[in-house]
Formats: sequence, C-alpha cells, structure tokens
Amino acid sequence: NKMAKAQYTVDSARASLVRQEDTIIFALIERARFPLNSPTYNQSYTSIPQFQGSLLDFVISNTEAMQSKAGRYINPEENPFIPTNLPPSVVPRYPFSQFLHPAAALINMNKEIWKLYFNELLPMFVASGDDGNYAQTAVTDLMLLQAISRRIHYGKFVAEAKFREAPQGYEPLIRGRDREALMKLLTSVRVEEMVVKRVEKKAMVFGQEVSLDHDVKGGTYKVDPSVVSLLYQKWLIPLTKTVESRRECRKIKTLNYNPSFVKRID
Ligand SMILES: C=C(O[C@@H]1C=C(C(=O)O)C=C[C@H]1O)C(=O)O
Repeated sequence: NKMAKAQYTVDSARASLVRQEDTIIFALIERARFPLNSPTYNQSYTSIPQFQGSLLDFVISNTEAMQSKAGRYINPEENPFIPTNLPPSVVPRYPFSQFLHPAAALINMNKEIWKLYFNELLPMFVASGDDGNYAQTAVTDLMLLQAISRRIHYGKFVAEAKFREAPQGYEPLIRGRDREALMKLLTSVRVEEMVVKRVEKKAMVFGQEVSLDHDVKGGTYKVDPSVVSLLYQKWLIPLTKTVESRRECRKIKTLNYNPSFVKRID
C-alpha cells in the first residue's frame, strides 16, 4: 500500500503555517513592486478573442488549467480559484494521505478571498498608479492569491488535527451545533499573538535593503511590516478560523452516519 501515512498533527500544521508566512510575505513584496495597475482588473481594457473577463481572469484561468494538468490540485492542500471546467491531471497520481474526510474538499472560500483581495487587501499595500506592467501584475497577484488561499484553507488540516487530538472535547460541541463554543475551543490567543508579532518581524527582515556598502539599516521596507501584521490580524487569521469551524461543524454528518469514524481514525 503506497498510501502516504497521515502526517498532520497540530504541531506540524502550525509549523506549516509558520513556513507559509515566508511565502506570503515574499509574495506581498513582489506584488508591492507594482502600483495598482487597475487595467489588469478591468474587463473593458482587454478584449481577448474567445475570452470573457479581465487580464487577471485570463492569467488565472489559463495558469490553473495548466497547473491542474500538471497535478497541482491532486494535493488536498490546494484549492483552485476557478474550479469549473478545470482539465484533469495528466500525470501519475501521487497517493496523498486521506487525512481529511472527503466532505472537507467541499469547503472552498476562494470566492470570498477573491473579493476580499480586491476590496480590502490590495488597497492596503500597493501604491496607486499605472506603469503598464499588467501581465507581471497579474502573475504576482496570482502567486499571492494562491499563497493566501493555501494558508486559509489549511484551517481544514488544523481543525482535523485538533479534533483527532481531543475528540472528547469537540464531539459534544459538534453534536450540539454549538458554533460559539467550537470557535472558542479552536482558538489559541497565545499562538495568534505570536503569529501577528512574528510576521511583522519577518516583514522587517525580508523586506530590508541589503547592501555590501553599509550595515543593514531599518526604516524603509519593501512592504510595510505593520500592514503585514494587520493583514494577518484582520483577515488571514479570522478566515483560517472560519475554515476551521466550518470543518468541525460539517463533521456532524460523519459523526451521525458513521459512528465508527472516530475510532477508525486512530
Ligand atoms: C491555526 C491555529 O488555530 C487558530 C488560528 C490561528 C491562525 O490562523 O494563525 C492561530 C491560533 C488559533 O487561534 C492554531 O491553533 O495554530
């Protein structure tokens, strides 16, 4: 049996979220190189033959189609932004562990993340203006959107690991559909505070100007460290927790229809 062993624990899931901070901060730095470049998002700017949508829509749907063929979405950590009509993978299927219940695959918050990205996030960290680099802008948007989406949906794994480590704590709340108590049990204020502080520090380290002529000097950063911590505090952490609580709430089905599930998961 080539099935990879379930490798997620609360600790390993946390370690992955810490690692993903690097990806998100570098993606923010890359996107912040360009001004807003609003034509990238304006459907009337592009008139691409046989395509309806903005340049970003065009880049995302074509990139996701190619990445899907290359097997990206076989990994349950990945969630496409435009899931309709995605071509199937054409590569041999790696047996990723079935750590999540299949119902978890139905949680896809990318529509919300997409809206949030344009309405709230972009204005927080890009300068206004237009330098014509629309394709480059779309590519950096996609990298950032994918990194943010992966982080938020990682809440599925966090929730599953938390449940498996303390089923006796979660089960009655899931059965009682007590969302509020579930959210409380899922929350670790201490961890959240560390995340918010650490990403600010990382943004200072990763976003400083490095030169051989002088010691590293603080003060100017490629993306504002306080914006990075605000972004985490206001959006990324709350949305990760929304995914976590949705995952727990939907477990009611598993608990009710398959009572052996809790035992089976060792
Ligand atoms: C991810 C976790 O769950 C919650 C969400 C957190 C986050 O999004 O960073 C941090 C702490 C918890 O409130 C965790 O406990 O590590």
